[in-house]
Amino acid sequence: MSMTEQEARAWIEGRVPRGTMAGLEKLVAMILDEMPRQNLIAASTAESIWTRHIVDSAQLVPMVGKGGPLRWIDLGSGAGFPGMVVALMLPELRMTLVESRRKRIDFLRFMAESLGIADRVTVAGQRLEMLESSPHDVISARAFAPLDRLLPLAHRFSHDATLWLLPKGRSAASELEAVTTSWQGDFRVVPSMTDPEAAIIVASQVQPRGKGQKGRR
Ligand SMILES: C[S@@+](CC[C@H](N)C(=O)[O-])C[C@H]1O[C@@H](n2cnc3c(N)ncnc32)[C@H](O)[C@@H]1O
Repeated sequence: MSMTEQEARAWIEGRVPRGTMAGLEKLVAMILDEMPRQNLIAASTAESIWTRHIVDSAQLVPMVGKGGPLRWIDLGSGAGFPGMVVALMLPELRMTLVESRRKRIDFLRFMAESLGIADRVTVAGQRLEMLESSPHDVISARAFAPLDRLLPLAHRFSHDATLWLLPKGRSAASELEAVTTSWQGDFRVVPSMTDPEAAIIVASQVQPRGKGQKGRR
């Protein structure tokens, strides 16, 4: 069974300080307020925004080891899922949100300012293909591209120890199957908390097959 909205809010409340909860409440309010101007989330999911978008994003946080500041890049952030939610929850994080659509770019920048996290959240307002390469400790992408397109596009933003967190709906197993001959690494399929039929691909040491190891940075 899926989580209820009440369970989703309680799950978050039990894990974050009050200030972070207030930030998440504000993010939800801003997105719902913006909906008449742009289609940020499917209208059918607006009433279950805590389950379908906030917890769906927040469930990635415990998958990341605790430690020093992380460089995290979120590909095709849209309304900020999962990137903006994660940035609110992890105060030491330096987050890059990649998004190519003008109205979404402006809205992401406005949200980061309004939430007081613009000093550590960069909105790269361009197509991922045009963004200069740089290594990141975590790469996330939700509803961005199938794995066989995502890995070649995003690999230049990784290093040897990069953790890949890719919420994949129901297609995780078939997407993984499609890359086994061309990519190697430690790939796991983890069930999603918010949808019993969905899964997250969690991967590390991802390399094109036949290539040597990249340097650890
Ligand atoms: C289906 S939406 C998903 C948004 C968000 N990750 C989510 O799960 O709610 C995909 C987003 O990726 C953006 N996008 C698609 N191709 C892109 C590219 N090549 N570079 C940057 N952004 C891209 C789109 O504008 C859109 O906002």
